[in-house]
Amino acid sequence: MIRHLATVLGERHRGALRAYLCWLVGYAVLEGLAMVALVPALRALLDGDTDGALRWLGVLAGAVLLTCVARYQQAMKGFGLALTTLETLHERLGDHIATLPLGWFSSEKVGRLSRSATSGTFMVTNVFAHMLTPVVSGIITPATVGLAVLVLDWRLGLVIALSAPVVWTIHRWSAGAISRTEEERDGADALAASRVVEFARTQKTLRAFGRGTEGYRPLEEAIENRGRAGGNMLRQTMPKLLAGGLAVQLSFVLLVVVGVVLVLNAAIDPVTLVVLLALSARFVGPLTEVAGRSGMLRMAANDLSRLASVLNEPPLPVPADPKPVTKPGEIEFTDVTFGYREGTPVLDGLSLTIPPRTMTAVVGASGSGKTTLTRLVMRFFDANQGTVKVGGVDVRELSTEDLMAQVSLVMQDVYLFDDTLEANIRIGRPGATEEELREAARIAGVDEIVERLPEGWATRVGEGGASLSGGERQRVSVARAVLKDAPIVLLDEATAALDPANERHVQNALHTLMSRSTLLVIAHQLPTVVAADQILVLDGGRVAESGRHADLLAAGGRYAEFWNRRRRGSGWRLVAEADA
Ligand SMILES: Nc1ncnc2c1ncn2[C@@H]1O[C@H](COP(=O)(O)OP(=O)(O)OP(=O)(O)O)[C@@H](O)[C@H]1O
Repeated sequence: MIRHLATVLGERHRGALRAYLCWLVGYAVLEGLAMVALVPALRALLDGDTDGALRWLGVLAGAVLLTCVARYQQAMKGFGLALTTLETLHERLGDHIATLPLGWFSSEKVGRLSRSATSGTFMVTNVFAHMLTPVVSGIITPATVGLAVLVLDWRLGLVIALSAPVVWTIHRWSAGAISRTEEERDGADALAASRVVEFARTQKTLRAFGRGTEGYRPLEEAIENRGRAGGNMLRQTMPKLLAGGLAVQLSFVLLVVVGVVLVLNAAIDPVTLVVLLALSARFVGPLTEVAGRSGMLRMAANDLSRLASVLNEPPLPVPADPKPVTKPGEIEFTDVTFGYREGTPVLDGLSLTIPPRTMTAVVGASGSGKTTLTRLVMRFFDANQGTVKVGGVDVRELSTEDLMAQVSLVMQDVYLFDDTLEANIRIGRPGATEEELREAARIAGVDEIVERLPEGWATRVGEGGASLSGGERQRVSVARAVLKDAPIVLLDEATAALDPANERHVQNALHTLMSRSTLLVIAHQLPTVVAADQILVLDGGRVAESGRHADLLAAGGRYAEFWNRRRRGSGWRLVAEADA
């Protein structure tokens, strides 16, 4: 747990964590010693030795004073670390997540991450502010007292020494059960949360298929499962927690019994027994509290381990000595093999070259790897084998800034931020002038949208751009790319036929982009394919054919076959044999 606390706090705050832990342990030991100082003080008092009693009371007062100082220090340092967690953890998580390969972001991981970032952060602050102190002092203080009893009377000390492993084993047993069942409950919680979001997001589909008013089975199952996991957690952990408390109480009873037997056998005087029992009674309370609090601490430890596992996730490697771009606008794949899962390659020994300032149309059956190709150019993933070069340099040797400066991306499922239209376009190049922004908007046809909106440029587009149509969102995305003016533009054309206005704007923007950038288009529209300098037909993870439209038609291969099929049918989109 301490290792995870160190990970979550980060390198900069390791010293503060060490200082906090030292004060915490110091406080617990001092508290134990202050209790031990009671023994000679009480004995002197009961023996009528006033001088001795006063001397020991002085020692006791000094120990109590030091305990107070240590308690204050550890509490303040604990609050300090809680504040540091609140102030820095989200930032550290955000910075780290931005370096992770996109393959990490499965919906399950994202669901867990959002829970960790909210309730997990809260738990970690609680560990420092409230949880750790009673648990650490509840173990170390009784241990100090136990050692003192062992020194003062080995027989009673032996009872404590023999009880300790039993109490500890029961404690570990209950902690293990809590940890296991809490993991199970957390998984059920995460699934239920993602099902609720899915239920809300799929309302349109559910209603369109008449399922709006019926229950949504996956959500119901997830909620039932969550209830079961919660009940299981209670059933499994409560008896063990109670057993922990009982074991502590039984140890004390055993101590009393052994003490009484020793007095009856005149092996120990009654005054010593009373004093030692008074001392031993002091550790029953803290130990019982440890048993009670260990459940919460275990849950916090699980939260901590989840946060630490995100922060320990290795980032996409960045080059120690990045190389500068040598051929701006060029893309080259050499023998590239890549798959999302081991053993199922999507690209299999693929090679291609896209010269600067040319337009390349990628076509291929659904699932043939067109989008994957663009993801490797952006280095969302690294190839398993072979090299991907952008601007003449292996993407693994380019700095992230240089790579991002080379490439713009216009996707179909464009996400707009819940901000103004202007802010959404400005993301393309935050430092652009007002004129450049307006010009990019004009080329992409966004100015027409602005005229229709109630607050013009200042209109907010809603979460994900919900208040705009699909075509309008794509125009905003094109405007971003025009404004960014990167040497390479990756564009995923709309699958569905665009309405004439949108088609005109997108073609218009393509012409502008073509004159100054390399265009790699996942092409679904006929005019784009015909106008391309190079058409790449993807099949079986490779480039099956490449060339211009007329040449490929004349070659009479796969492209020509698709073309002819298209002329007979209504859609251009290439389809796999099985679908045809
Ligand atoms: N993040 C992912 N995790 C696992 N598999 C994926 C992922 N993204 C894509 N795939 C799989 O990789 C294969 C290629 O997908 P890709 O999206 O590149 O194809 P595509 O040619 O762009 O298809 P489409 O024309 O339908 O968009 C498909 O089988 C797809 O299911």
